[in-house]
Amino acid sequence: MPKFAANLSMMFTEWSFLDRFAAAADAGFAAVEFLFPYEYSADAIAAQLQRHGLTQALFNLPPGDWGKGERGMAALPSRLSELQAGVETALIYAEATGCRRLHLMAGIAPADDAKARAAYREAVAWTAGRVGEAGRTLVLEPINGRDMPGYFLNDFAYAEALITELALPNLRLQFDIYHRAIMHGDVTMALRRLMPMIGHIQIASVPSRHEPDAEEVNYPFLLAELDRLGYDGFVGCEYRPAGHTVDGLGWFKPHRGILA
Ligand SMILES: O=C(O)[C@@H](O)C(=O)CO
Ligand SMILES: [Mg+2]
Repeated sequence: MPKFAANLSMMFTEWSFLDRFAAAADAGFAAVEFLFPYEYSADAIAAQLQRHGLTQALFNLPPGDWGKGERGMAALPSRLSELQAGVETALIYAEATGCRRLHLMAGIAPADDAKARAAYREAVAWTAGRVGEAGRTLVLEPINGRDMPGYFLNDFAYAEALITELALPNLRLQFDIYHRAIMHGDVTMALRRLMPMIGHIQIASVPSRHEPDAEEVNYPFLLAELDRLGYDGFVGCEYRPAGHTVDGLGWFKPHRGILA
């Protein structure tokens, strides 16, 4: 049975951010993830995790100015020192929350630009090294260009090639099934082949990014496939509920209370 993490950036948004931890725990989740913790103190987040017995599965490194449309800095040649400072900030949060996985966003840059590719390679290698010193895993997530136009890491094959080439012990793939299905399809075969490099998985319906019990992807089959493949990491529920979050949790009932 997969270990599910409620994504608090998308789920339980009926509550204020710090109250979403209690709501997720009440709904039976043992783990959570979210995009960014940085508007809140590390101690405030750690306290919510502790109070509600939750494991922090994942969060993202600082992405630059999100409000101005930035989506990471790794492929932006002039932003390495800002990225490096952000990694130090993120590690403070990782330490406080006990989070083992950090996602490095690539940024908006042409995927075929040689300078962007060189910058990305350097930033990934540096960040994996620094995060590794702190005992953490770095994950890279290909994201589809309909949701995030112009995003640099828009291809699973490119992520796979880079992770293989760098061969760093703590560098892994964040396999978001929603993005994979939109970008390339062939989800099951990709999971089978890439499983040794997968560090985190996320789910949502395709194409609406709602609860994983409708539309085009057969999640009962895929979740069973994760068990068959021996996946023991987290499955992040990174979907926007179609209505009230709690009303849409019928799909989750058989999985309630699986310990993280
Ligand atoms: O899939 C996504 O959008 C997220 O996992 C993310 O980290 C960036 O938005
Ligand atoms: Mg995702």
